Amino acid sequence: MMAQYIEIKAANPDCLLFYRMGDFYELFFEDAAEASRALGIALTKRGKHLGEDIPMAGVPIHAADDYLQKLIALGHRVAVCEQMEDPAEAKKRGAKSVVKRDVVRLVTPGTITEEALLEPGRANYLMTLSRIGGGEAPDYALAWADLSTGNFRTAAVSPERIEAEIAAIEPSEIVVAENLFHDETFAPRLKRFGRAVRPEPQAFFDGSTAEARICRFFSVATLEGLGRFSRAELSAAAALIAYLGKTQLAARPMLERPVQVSAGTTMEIDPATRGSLELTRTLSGRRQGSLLSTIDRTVTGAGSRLLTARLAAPLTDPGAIAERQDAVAFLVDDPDLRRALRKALAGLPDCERALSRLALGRGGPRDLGAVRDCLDAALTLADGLSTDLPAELAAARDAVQALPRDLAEALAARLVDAPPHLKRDGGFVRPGAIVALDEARALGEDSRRVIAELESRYAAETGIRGLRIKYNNVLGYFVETSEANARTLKSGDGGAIFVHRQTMANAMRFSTEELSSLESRIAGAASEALAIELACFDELCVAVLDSAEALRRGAEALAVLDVSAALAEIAVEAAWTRPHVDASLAFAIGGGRHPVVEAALKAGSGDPFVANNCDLSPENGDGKGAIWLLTGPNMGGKSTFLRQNAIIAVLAQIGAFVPAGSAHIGVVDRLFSRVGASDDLAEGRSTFMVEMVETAAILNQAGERALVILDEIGRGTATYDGLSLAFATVEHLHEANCCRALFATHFHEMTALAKKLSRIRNATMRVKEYKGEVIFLHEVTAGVADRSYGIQVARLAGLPASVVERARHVLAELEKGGSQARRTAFIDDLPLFSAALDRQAEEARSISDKPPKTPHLELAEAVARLDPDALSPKAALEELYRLKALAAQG
Ligand SMILES: Nc1ncnc2c1ncn2[C@@H]1O[C@H](COP(=O)(O)OP(=O)(O)OP(=O)(O)O)[C@@H](O)[C@H]1O
Repeated sequence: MMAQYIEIKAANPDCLLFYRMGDFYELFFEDAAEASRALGIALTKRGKHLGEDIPMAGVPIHAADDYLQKLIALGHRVAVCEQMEDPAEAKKRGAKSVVKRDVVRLVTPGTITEEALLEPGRANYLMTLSRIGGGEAPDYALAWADLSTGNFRTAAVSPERIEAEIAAIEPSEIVVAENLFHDETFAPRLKRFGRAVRPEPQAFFDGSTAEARICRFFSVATLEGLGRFSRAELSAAAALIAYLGKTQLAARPMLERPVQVSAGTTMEIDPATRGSLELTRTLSGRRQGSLLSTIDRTVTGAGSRLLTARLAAPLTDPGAIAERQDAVAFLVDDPDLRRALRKALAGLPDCERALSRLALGRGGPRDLGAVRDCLDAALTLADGLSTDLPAELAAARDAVQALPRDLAEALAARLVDAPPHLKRDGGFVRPGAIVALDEARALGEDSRRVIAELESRYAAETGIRGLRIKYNNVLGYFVETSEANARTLKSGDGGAIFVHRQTMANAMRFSTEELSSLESRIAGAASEALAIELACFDELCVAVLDSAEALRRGAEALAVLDVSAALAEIAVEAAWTRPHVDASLAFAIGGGRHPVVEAALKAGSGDPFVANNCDLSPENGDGKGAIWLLTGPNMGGKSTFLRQNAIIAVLAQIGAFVPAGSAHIGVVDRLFSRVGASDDLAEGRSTFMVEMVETAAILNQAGERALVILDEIGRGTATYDGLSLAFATVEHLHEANCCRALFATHFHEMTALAKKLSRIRNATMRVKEYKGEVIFLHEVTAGVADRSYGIQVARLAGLPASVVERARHVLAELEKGGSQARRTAFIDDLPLFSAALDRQAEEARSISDKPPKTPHLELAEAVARLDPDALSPKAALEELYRLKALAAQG
């Protein structure tokens, strides 16, 4: 057996080998140690190899899915090796012969289909990346498929957008050709995807055989009807099919024919932007707290997956966007229909995934039940949908109405209400559905009644009241009596009827001819019933798979209905409005809100979210979009404002309503957001380096249709370097990119740009000062902030009072201004920290000793401190009020 194990393991060196032995999958050697560490299961030993103990660990069959899930989540791949014959067969070949075994499937992150291994609301994509043509300008393409639903897509991708496209799709596994994997210049670009990337033989990607392989898989003569695929796309699609062949072996996954995703139809969002806007995951990688999790009101797994996909790829065609908006608007206006839809869809099983499992031969009765329940619900729904619907809903209704009603009837007639997970034990065919099955079941039932009668008869005939008929796996049915009574059974006629089988401590067991024939009748009836059920299962599977195309379309239509109703639901619940999206360069948001911050405030402090306007539209309707320079205190709400406008653009272009009072958006083709600092230690890049790399990407790529959000560019370096970079960046955005942009900064010097550049406007976050405290109003108004209130915010954050006091002192000195040399001299002059503390304490004491200053003196000092040239009109007015207040004290 070990020889067999070693041979199979050698053929699958990069997988943990689940080696089937009876009711367990066993792992040996290194695999056992690895699994024991990863799963926390006991490490034992079995036999010896080359004189050493063989480490072993095992997982029971019935719990294998859970263990697989953990291993896959940890990035392992598992080869499942099954027994290919009954052990009894092997025994016939000789006592020492080994049961035939073979690997039936490789379980990898991108190819799982089991319910227990999948997240309901998340698509599970397997992706291939191909490169065709060497030299200066090779072509790249991606193909990706969700084996659990059958979705299959391809896209040509420009070299600089590879990471962005991969990140948008979030595949669980990315297969690339070995040479690309080991390519020194290319490989570092895949590093960020970590263990998800896997090299496979070059032959998988062979361009010359690609088309033929795809045609063979889909049993078509040519791909012409499917689209004009590039050679790179064909290579990627063929490689995906080859990899499925390698991992699924004999099973044939149900993939839809590849659909080409063309460039330019969706808003381009690079990975950094996706991350900083926390569209589907927070910066820490969790789903909870992301935009998706906050707005997702879908009630089915397929609906949630569709919403995720839409959020990952907002549209750029105003017509297509309007079509989706029409569907949402219709359901906003018809609350009864919305509620009815959501109620009908809620709790429906995942039909797409059940279908895929059935196609792979891994389905069970419960999957048939899932198809039945979806069919029932869908058909009832379709009948209730009026004829007068907007296009998207009408298309969904038509797809649902085209579902096979006869299949629905067949499934309803045959299956029990709650079918079991496995077909192995039967019990899933409805009584009354098949006459032969009813008869077999009746025979089984009847025989059990006959046994009960026989027991009474034997007891009466022999006069042994304690006589019992029992059953076990070894003897089958037998008669049991106490040892004392056994003598009666053996005597007289009894001797001929009751044949002794076994002597126990206090009992003796006998068989009879009548009992044996009854037993074989029962066993026969049970196996006949099971055979009938299994045949019925196969028949229903065939019927389901014959209608697979219609079923898949129906399931997709249900997902569309779910998403439309969900977006209508959140629109009503959170008071969102329908944005006007067109081909202009407008960006006018009235009373916009950040949905996630708003929800968090509501759930937490209960404070209301302050809505804000944002208008980046060209001044006279045609020219280019504007840039807002946003200044304001720390914690004033700048980042929130920046993000909320980007999020509103995304929501508008997925066809949703938006969290605003009004919105007019000229389609955004590229969205860039650089908000918040992060470093990429794994890539060896500092925070500042990451910031500059991302800014470079924006300045090199943004066109006039782009929307750019930049937060505090240049803060990660020396003040003057940072300020200069920020200056030059804004100028470039204004002059070269000509895009709509929001730029938040603490460099107040930059606000002077508004005088110089025509499309720059200054905006600021309002704050109020009250008794030395700063109060954030979170309100955006035109104008310039006078200060950053950094020290006040630091005090609120709990910095030690001595540090805050010291900072105040340094700030006051620095603000006196002067040349760089003077400032440096001042810093040199500053007393050491402890000395400063002593001095402050000293001053405090001497102040308390001294008579208080007269108000006149204070007033004179305050006036002397004023620097009229450095004051904005607003600040000057505030100073005036302060002086008046001082004077009033006198
Ligand atoms: N419009 C708003 N209405 C109500 N609360 C808000 C609003 N905007 C922001 N806040 C609150 O203020 C907090 C700070 O906001 P934000 O992070 O946007 O400030 P910031 O100006 O970017 O700060 P910093 O300059 O320190 O990065 C948020 O977490 C939120 O609780």
